[in-house]
Amino acid sequence: MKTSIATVSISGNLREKLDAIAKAGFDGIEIFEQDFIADSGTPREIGQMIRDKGLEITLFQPFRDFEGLTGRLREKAFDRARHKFDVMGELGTDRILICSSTHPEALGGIDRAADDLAELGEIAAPRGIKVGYEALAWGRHVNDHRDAWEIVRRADHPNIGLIVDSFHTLARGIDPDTIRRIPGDRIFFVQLADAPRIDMDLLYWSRHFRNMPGEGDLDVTGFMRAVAATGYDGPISLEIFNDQFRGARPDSLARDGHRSLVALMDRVRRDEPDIRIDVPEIPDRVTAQGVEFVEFATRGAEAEALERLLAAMGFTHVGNHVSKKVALWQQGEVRIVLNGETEGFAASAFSMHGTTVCDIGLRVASVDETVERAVALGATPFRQAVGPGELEIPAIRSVGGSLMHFIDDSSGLSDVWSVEFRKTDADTPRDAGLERVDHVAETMNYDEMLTWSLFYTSIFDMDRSVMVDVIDPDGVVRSQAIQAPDRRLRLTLNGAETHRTLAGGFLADSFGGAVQHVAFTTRDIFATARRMAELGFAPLPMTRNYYDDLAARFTLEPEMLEAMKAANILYDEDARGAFFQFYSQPFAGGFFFEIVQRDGDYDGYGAPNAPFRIAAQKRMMRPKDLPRD
Ligand SMILES: O=C(O)c1ccc(O)c(O)c1
Ligand SMILES: [Mg+2]
Repeated sequence: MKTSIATVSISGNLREKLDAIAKAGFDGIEIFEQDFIADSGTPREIGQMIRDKGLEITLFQPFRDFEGLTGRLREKAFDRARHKFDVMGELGTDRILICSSTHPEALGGIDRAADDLAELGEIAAPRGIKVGYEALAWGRHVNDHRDAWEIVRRADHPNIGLIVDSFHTLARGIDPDTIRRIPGDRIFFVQLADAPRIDMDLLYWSRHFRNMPGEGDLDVTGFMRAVAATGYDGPISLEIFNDQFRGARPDSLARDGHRSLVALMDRVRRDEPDIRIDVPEIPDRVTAQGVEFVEFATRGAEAEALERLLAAMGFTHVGNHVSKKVALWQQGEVRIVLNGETEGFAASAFSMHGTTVCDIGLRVASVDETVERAVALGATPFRQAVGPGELEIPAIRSVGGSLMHFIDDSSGLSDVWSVEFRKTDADTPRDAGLERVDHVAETMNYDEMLTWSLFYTSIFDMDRSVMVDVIDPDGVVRSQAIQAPDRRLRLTLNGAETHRTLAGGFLADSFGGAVQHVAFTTRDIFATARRMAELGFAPLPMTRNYYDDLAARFTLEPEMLEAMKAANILYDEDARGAFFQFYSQPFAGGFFFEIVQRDGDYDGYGAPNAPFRIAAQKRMMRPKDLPRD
């Protein structure tokens, strides 16, 4: 399979776009006319520059308002086409896209359009040019790939074919399986784009909100399965118009694009086992079995504060690393690693961010397959010299630059705790009933949320929930939960748009995306809160108004409400179950812990409580911790 991407999908000038596209591993580009016109090179020089970067020009586009015209307008349209064909010859590409006309004077008529295209085919043929016709979802007369196909069929010319674009088909709700009836050799090009489901004018939606396959809500996989069934074997190309992307970093966009295509084609190959699809075999999406450890880079006074907090939460300092300044704290299945090394990865994370989660360990079935899939999807493997007696635990870099280690039972890696750590006997065991990590919450710039969620959902078997808006007194934070089907791994991604929000302030202080809180589960949140109070834990205080409102919103036993109020426990419920949560006070620039109890099948994160939690945290944070204007 040849991968391609339209230059319109990437930010920057043409040269920056090409560098990013080539580096991400694409085979070719659709050159957008605007990008070509804006460049100072001649068509011949631009074509050469593209080839010098190892890229092929898979398509020249768009050519607009061609079919259905009469008289002078029709002659002019043919003149324009001849001019474009000349430019294509110079650039060195043989394929052009004509999108269905939106011209106010286009007459319509399937045969009229077919005749126009057949005549153009005669001009294209001697030049070796293939013309693909695409139905824009808002085309004046043609806005459905089935009509575009009928026009191409009636044009009956070897140089005239069809172009299908997942956005136009899926946005109109057209069944993509109708593509299965089109012969693959009559499809000249395939464009892919996803988009979030928004009820909006089609043109506006398409020009501003498209995103990479897997980032939106359209059934791009179903579309591509249908295309594969036709036998089409030409380039698969991304064509993404997106306002946010226009201001993003070209490298990161191109990497996301390539990752989305590899993940999509892998899905299609698995879903259509009887169709020959020319893509490399890679391991399937990884089943994450839970969080094995959370590692903090921390030193000095901050390390001592974190140790006191962990002790007050019922964690026990159970082990020390055989050769490094690394301590293991444990409770239930939760392992917290405190890394105070002055060299290596944790040390650089600490100098950049201060106390921060620098590494997350995930339990998986097979470490080798996990790393193989992640690397095939463009993730960077991480290695650091291992000391004597240490295991080499495979890791990759996560989007924000932190590490993600993988541990499985089959390769002996899960023995790391007994192999690399010596038991301490100084610390007395404590226990407050914390069992597992419920979720890990990462904070990032809003503009990077899609990159993070694509990273996780393409490597792991995880799905996105609907995005929710969290109201901070100083702005909105968007929160996107992604979770494994059995919920053994849950992540929440919080996208901040301004540094004045709690999340945004944390982001500004930590220089890039990072874990802002970790939540642990308990089966009895009241007992846990009691035990933690005995151990000296100070919860985040909630207001009396909050509990008065809870009493009005839900039917709660007065004693339970009193108990929640006394322990600063927040509450939510939905048709599936109930949710209890309380928080630590923020420390180290805004990091905090959360304790949760899920009853029944409650599957959320207490989003209705978030504004009150944030307001309380902001009240707690000393002025020096508050984000500066
Ligand atoms: O928005 C447009 O005009 C436009 C142009 C060319 C395309 O291939 C397309 O899908 C949309
Ligand atoms: Mg298109």
